Amino acid sequence: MSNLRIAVQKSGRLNEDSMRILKDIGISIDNGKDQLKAAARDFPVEVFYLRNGDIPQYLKDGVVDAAIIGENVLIEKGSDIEFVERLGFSKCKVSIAVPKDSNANSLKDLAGKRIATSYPETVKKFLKEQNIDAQLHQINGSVEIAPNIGLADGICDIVSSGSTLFKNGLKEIEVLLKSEAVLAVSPKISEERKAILNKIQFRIQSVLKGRNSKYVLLNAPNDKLEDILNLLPGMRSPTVLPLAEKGWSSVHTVINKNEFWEIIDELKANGAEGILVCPIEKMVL
Ligand SMILES: Nc1ncnc2c1ncn2[C@@H]1O[C@H](COP(=O)(O)OP(=O)(O)OP(=O)(O)O)[C@@H](O)[C@H]1O
Ligand SMILES: O=P(O)(O)OC[C@H]1O[C@H](OP(=O)(O)OP(=O)(O)O)[C@H](O)[C@@H]1O
Ligand SMILES: [Mg+2]
Repeated sequence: MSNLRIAVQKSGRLNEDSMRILKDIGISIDNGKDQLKAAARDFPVEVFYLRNGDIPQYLKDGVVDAAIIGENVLIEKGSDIEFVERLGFSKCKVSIAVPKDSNANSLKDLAGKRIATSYPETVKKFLKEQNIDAQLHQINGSVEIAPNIGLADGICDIVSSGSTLFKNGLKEIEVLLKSEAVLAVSPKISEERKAILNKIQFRIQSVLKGRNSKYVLLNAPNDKLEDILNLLPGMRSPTVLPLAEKGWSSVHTVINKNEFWEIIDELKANGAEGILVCPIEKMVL
């Protein structure tokens, strides 16, 4: 049986979370970082450590079958490459920014002006869509400095917290796209390897659902049980078990991790006690 060849970023912002998700789905790799590729111990997978920016070409050529990559890089260099799963990390925007005191308020206002970027194809696509003519300067890093050294009137780059823009005296005027890490697939993947990828995708989905959920246990007085159950959305419906102490029940359920803080006060106000919130490793629905 052949191995699925999956690319991850060798070093950089995606590396750690990519390796963690592989580990969480049971794919452990020995001694990864110093090697260009490494076979997994317990699954028919080989991991290739590559530059994020080089991965779209490897996918196109079928040198790797799948990859964990920033969606923004696929849009820039591999618009024909599909992805099968959003992975929930490395969330960022690709935005247009200009000096704080500039009058420009949108990409349109940069017509006839100079834009510095590491994402020329992305900017070209948006310029074309909006029928704008502007001059592009491709630079590979420290894009935010370009307006300050007189190289450009505006930039297009990745924005996350916005602190790099702030430090360089720039303001965001238009968000071109939002991005996160995705599981991308080579158009040349074989049927046999696609079957391995499907298994990986299923495992990833179980891990991501688990990450987004919490297991909640609490004690409820029986006379308030109905009100408490109404506050709890469950996978199917909450489990209710009698406690040794008469008149009390133990309630178990799974809720979205963001929902918990919204209902905690109401749970307490309705008499819930001994509330435990536990992480879920994997969740299969
Ligand atoms: N500040 C950020 N916050 C969140 N995600 C980001 C941020 N900067 C970049 N990313 C995401 O992480 C990806 C990798 O970024 P990183 O800076 O590590 O690599 P790179 O220099 O673009 O790529 P390469 O591996 O080719 O050197 C980006 O393509 C983007 O999807
Ligand atoms: O909005 P922020 O939270 O400040 O993040 C945005 C910055 O992060 C990325 O750079 P990175 O730190 O990866 O450095 P690099 O340019 O060397 O890749 C990106 O290129 C921006 O410069
Ligand atoms: Mg970077």
